[in-house]
Amino acid sequence: MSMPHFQVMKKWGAPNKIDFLSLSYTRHAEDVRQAREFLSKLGDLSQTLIFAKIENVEGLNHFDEILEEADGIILSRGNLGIDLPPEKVFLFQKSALHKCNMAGKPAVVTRVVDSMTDNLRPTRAEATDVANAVLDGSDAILLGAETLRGLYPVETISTVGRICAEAEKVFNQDLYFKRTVKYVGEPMTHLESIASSAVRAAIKVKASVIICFTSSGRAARLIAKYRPTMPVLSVVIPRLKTNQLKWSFTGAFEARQSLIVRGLFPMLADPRHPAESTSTTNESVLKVALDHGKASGVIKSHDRVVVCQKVGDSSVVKIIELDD
Ligand SMILES: Nc1ncnc2c1ncn2[C@@H]1O[C@H](COP(=O)(O)OP(=O)(O)O)[C@@H](O)[C@H]1O
Ligand SMILES: C=C(OP(=O)(O)O)C(=O)O
Repeated sequence: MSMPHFQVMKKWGAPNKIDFLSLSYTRHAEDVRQAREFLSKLGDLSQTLIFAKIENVEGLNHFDEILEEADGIILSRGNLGIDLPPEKVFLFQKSALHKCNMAGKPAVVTRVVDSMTDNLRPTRAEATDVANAVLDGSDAILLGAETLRGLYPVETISTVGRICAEAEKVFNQDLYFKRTVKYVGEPMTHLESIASSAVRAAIKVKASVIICFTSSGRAARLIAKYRPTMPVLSVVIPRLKTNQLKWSFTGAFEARQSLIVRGLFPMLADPRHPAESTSTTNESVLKVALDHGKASGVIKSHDRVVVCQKVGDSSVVKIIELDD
């Protein structure tokens, strides 16, 4: 990191509590380690997630080690397309997205509808490409020129959003779930087993939503890793923390950062609820989450809902049927 980078991050990044750092031209894992060390010196930015941008063959060659170190990956297809022969790009995308999915780390794909910079409609190839990015497992799409200087930024977002939603409807969840369970192997960690069971239960009972209690965001991310067909409401429970000078609550970073994970919809719980998972606290937080789900239209009367939470020391998955 050069001095100007450090100054910008210190002056602008730290007070703005940036959620994500996109690390351009990541070539190997050491780049990510250096960036993390740099952020750790900037107060709140120790929580900033680092997304390694893979934009050349060197980054591609070290993909596995970079993925291990980074919090997420951006597949910078425009620049990669310069370094790679065109016939190699699709396979790189499929393989990289599969690896991100199995690691449970978000993957972002760039350069999808270039032609919408000047046109109201994407080409057929672009429209198909967006759908394929979703079917290949991407978590998010990053627009560039279309929204930076394009003539139709709003239409671009809604068109890409509609294509993504259609592709999500036909995503082969069943096959994906089986592959992921097989990849994780046995014995699973308790949490992985709880997360996969919650997704399986939600599909079997045709739940409209999965509600997951979490503080760090980890439990909700693990559920999303199994790509449930219904939305996951991630209820982030704030914890009180201190740096010896002042007290503050955790949660805001964790809630915002989960927005980049496919299928996760965060909600920050009232910090006045005690962070310990007693049954009274769980009940009152659950009521707020259900009301929130109803208000946003994802939960309707008589729906089934799967809830993932800790009661005392035990993690439980419960299925509830709503009366109204
Ligand atoms: N504050 C909380 N209240 C109730 N349940 C919780 C809370 N935080 C986490 N859980 C649940 O506890 C289990 C273990 O989660 P864990 O991964 O340890 O927490 P986190 O997601 O905060 O890292 C999961 O089932 C999760 O839904
Ligand atoms: C460089 C970028 O991506 P691409 O290489 O896909 O153009 C970008 O979006 O910043």
